[in-house]
Amino acid sequence: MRYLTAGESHGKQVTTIIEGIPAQMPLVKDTINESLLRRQKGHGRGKRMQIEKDLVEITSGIRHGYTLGSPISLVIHNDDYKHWTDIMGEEPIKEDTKLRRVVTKPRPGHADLNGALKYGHRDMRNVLERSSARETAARVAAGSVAKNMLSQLGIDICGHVKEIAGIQACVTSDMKVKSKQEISEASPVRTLDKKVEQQMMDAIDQAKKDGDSIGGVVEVNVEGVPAGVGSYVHYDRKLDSRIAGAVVSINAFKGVEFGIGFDAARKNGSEVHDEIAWDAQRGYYRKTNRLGGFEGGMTTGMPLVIKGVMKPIPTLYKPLQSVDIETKEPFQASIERSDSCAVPAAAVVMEHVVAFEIAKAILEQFPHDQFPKLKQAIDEYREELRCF
Ligand SMILES: Cc1cc2nc3c(=O)[nH]c(=O)nc-3n(C[C@H](O)[C@H](O)[C@H](O)COP(=O)(O)O)c2cc1C
Ligand SMILES: C=C(O[C@@H]1CC(C(=O)O)=C[C@@H](OP(=O)(O)O)[C@H]1O)C(=O)O
Repeated sequence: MRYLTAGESHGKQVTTIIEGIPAQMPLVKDTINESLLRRQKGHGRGKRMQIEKDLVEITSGIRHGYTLGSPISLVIHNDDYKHWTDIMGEEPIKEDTKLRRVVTKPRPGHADLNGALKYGHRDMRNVLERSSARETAARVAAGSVAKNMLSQLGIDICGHVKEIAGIQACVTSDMKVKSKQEISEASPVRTLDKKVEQQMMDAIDQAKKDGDSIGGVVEVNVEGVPAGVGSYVHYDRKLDSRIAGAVVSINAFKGVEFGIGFDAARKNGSEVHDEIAWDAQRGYYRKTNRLGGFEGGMTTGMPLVIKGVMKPIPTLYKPLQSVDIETKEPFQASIERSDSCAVPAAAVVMEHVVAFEIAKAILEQFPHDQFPKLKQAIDEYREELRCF
């Protein structure tokens, strides 16, 4: 199972093609749209999210609400494209337009300068269009298909905000409560304490007022993955390492932790490792879950607890100093628009990229072309584990 994405931020659309999803799996468009709309929410987003209403168009691989086993292609149209047709069109553009809109001022923290140096682009729009996190809409669409598969296999996954600008979330995990506030709306399954949520929103507003940006920490929890998914036998089959790669591949993510994560460095082994227990109902289980559900590159059967850290958004209204690649002069340009904080949206993105990695590992372990057979194989495996 794999996927690719294509598309520029202000181009016509972003697209994803997913290959390897078994046939006969129920899948409806609304499931994907729900994921896409969640990704658009959250306090701190800029004007672009008011322009876009991300809805998926399924262009292959699904018929009458079921997967066909053929590649699934999903398209999300960029509503903003209508404002960029002269700049983003495939036809050569008039010289005067070109001169007016060429981007020569790289932003520290974004891909602009390194991308220009690597690909030889003197117009850094050719870099920023693809390096933009607009691409995460396509990744969420792909992840939503994976999430849909996992949910039908009894595996639930949910991302939520842990921390914004140093303010820690106290998360209540009442599955029924749905907050009306703007950060937890992106993570409806886990609800933030209202007071803390307000503090986070105030911090975002303050950063915006100061022309600055802020980052944070998000967490993804996965429940229902049986023990032994992934493998210890080769570096590239270790599930925790694959998840780490996928998380850090999200725009602006700089680190990942499993369970207590970096705190493990400051504790004794007896305070870190999870003791093994057994009962007839559950089979083997752990009394604690400090390692976040992974040992030896494999799942332990405990909930997976994965954190990702997002740096502050690099495009600043109060910009940092940089150098114009044409004049070589230093500049401090003002910008047109940007998010000041995208941590809530990033929690949704992380949830979906993690879902894809887990679904992929499950399909490698239980390779079935027909979804009902996959479901049966997982049920049998769970029973095997219980009786082990
Ligand atoms: C959901 C989301 C929204 C983002 N919005 C912006 C934005 O409005 N402006 C910006 O400069 N960067 C934004 N970023 C971050 C940049 O895309 C990212 O910093 C850039 O691609 C450079 O990659 P790196 O930070 O991973 O090195 C966003 C990231 C995410 C996940
Ligand atoms: C478009 C999305 O995020 C964009 C990610 C982004 C960046 O530089 O990463 C810059 C902004 O785009 P624009 O320059 O058009 O305002 C964000 O809005 C999205 O999340 O769908």
